[in-house]
Amino acid sequence: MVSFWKGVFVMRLSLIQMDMAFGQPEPNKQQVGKMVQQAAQIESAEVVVLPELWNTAYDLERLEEIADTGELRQWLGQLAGEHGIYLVAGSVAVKEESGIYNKTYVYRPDGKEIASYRKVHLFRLMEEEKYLQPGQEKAFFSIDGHLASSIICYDLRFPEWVRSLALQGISILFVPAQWPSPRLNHWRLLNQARAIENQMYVVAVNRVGEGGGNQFFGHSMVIDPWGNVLIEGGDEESILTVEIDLSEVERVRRKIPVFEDRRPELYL
Ligand SMILES: NC(=O)CCC(=O)C(=O)O
Repeated sequence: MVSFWKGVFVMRLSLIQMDMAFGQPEPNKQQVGKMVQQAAQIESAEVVVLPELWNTAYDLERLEEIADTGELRQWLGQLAGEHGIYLVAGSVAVKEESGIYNKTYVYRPDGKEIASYRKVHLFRLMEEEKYLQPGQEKAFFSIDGHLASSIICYDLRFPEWVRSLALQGISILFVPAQWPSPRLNHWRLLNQARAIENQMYVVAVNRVGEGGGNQFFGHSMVIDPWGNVLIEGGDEESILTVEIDLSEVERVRRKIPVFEDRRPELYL
C-alpha cells in the first residue's frame, strides 16, 4: 500500500474539498459517494479525507431530526472496503445515547473501522455548545504502520491538545473542517504552525460554498514537517491529490531535535 523504495515511504492522499447541502444528509451522502469513487478510481488515492459535518452541514437547530443514528458508520465502512482505501471520513453529526456529537470515523482498506473521534473543543462562534456534546478522548490509528490522529476544525487552535497527540509519536494529523471567512489567514497559519512545531504532516480539509450565513473558502492543504505547503486548494469544489513521503518526519526530527530538547518540567 504505502510504497517503500530506497528509504522513502510514499503515500497518495486525496482531499475531498466539497460543497454540501444545508441540512440535507441524503444528497450529501450521494456527493461523498461520487467524490470518493473519483478519488479512488481516477486519482488512485490510497487515503481519502473528507471535511467536517458533511452530512448535515451547520444546520445545528435541526440536528435532533437529521443527525445520523448509526447508518453512516456502516455505509462508510462499505465505501472504504469497496474501493480498498483508508478513509478518514471527515466528521458527521451523530445522535448517541448521551447526546449529539461531531464525530470522525476512520476505516482501513478492508472496510474495518479503526478509530473514531468526537470533537473536543466546541466552537461557540457557531453555537456548537448549544447543540453538541464535547468529546473527551484522543484517537489514534495506524496507516500501514505510520501512527496518525485526527482532530476537528476548532481543535486546531489548541496547540497543547495537538502536542499531546504528537508526544504519542504521530507522523500525520488530519484536520477535517468547516472554517469560514474571514479567517483564511488563521486557517493557513495555524495549520502550518502545528506542522512545524510538531514536525509532522498536517492534512487539512475544508469545505467550500455557503451555509447558515457563512462563506467557506476551501483552501484545503497538506503541509510537510518542515512547513512547506505541498498542495493548497482554491475556493471551488475539487479533489486535491498529493503524494507524501513519510520518511521526511524522521529526517526533520533528526535535523532539529525539538522533542529531545523539550523542558516539560518548566512548562506548568
Ligand atoms: N467549525 C469550526 O470549528 C470553525 C472553527 C473556526 O472557524 C475558527 O476560526 O476557529
